[in-house]
Amino acid sequence: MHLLKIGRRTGSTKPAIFMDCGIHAREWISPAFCQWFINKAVSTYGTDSQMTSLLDTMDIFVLPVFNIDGYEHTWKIDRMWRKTRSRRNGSPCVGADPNRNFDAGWCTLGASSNPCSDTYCGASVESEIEVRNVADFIRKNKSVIKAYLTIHSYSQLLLFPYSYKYDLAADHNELLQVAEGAAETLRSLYGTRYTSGPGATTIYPAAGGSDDWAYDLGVKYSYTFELRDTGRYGFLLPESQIQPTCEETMLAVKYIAAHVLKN
Ligand SMILES: O=C(CO)C[C@@H](Cc1ccccc1)C(=O)O
Ligand SMILES: [Zn+2]
Repeated sequence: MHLLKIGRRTGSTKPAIFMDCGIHAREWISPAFCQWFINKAVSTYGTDSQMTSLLDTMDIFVLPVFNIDGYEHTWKIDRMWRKTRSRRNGSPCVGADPNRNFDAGWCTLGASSNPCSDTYCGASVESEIEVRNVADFIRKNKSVIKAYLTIHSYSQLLLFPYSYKYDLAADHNELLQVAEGAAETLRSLYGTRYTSGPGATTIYPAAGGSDDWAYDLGVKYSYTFELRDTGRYGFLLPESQIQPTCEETMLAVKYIAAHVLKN
């Protein structure tokens, strides 16, 4: 698993944030953000006071491209591919939706058991090797991982649990308050408007999502970002919007990190 840890030496017990990008292959602005984030973090450590204190007090695990095989497929074959590229003998279609393959209400609402569906939940929980590896890593490090951020596009949403059920999360009020604060600081840069809320009612009900799974594991600050835009370009966001999208999203990530550190 191509995971990068930004922060001090190995074995540190500092509180950590786990951030992944590119779980869905066609959402190209997502890996762009993670790669931009890594460069920004390592290049402004020591000069930007916020970033310096953030990295002095927390570790950040970044997985720039969760679904590598799917991402490559969108570059070479099918720009609109979403799923993994796993093959199962006997199955007529390829891949499963990694964001339906986590052990969180698996394969119930908003997921399909049809291997040819774009929301196919997979043959079993964590059947996709990419999902199994991320879940194993977070389980192994759950004592230090205080926040889980998973980056998608598009729609300009800041989602949090639950998506697999309509019940509010135990920490709903705090998660909403932090999301709204993050969205407000994001908007302060270029005026980009985000909507915050639980996945089930803010976008649609969907079981097997990574954020719900992390939350139920005990990672309290678990958020799904849906980056720009709201549909004009969709997954084909123009290159000119990569930089501003990354800059505004950084503000939201820093806001959440600061809250995590205080709590
Ligand atoms: O890909 C999406 C577009 O990025 C929306 C996400 C919405 C979602 C977010 C969290 C948990 C379950 C679903 C999805 O369908 O998996
Ligand atoms: Zn997505």
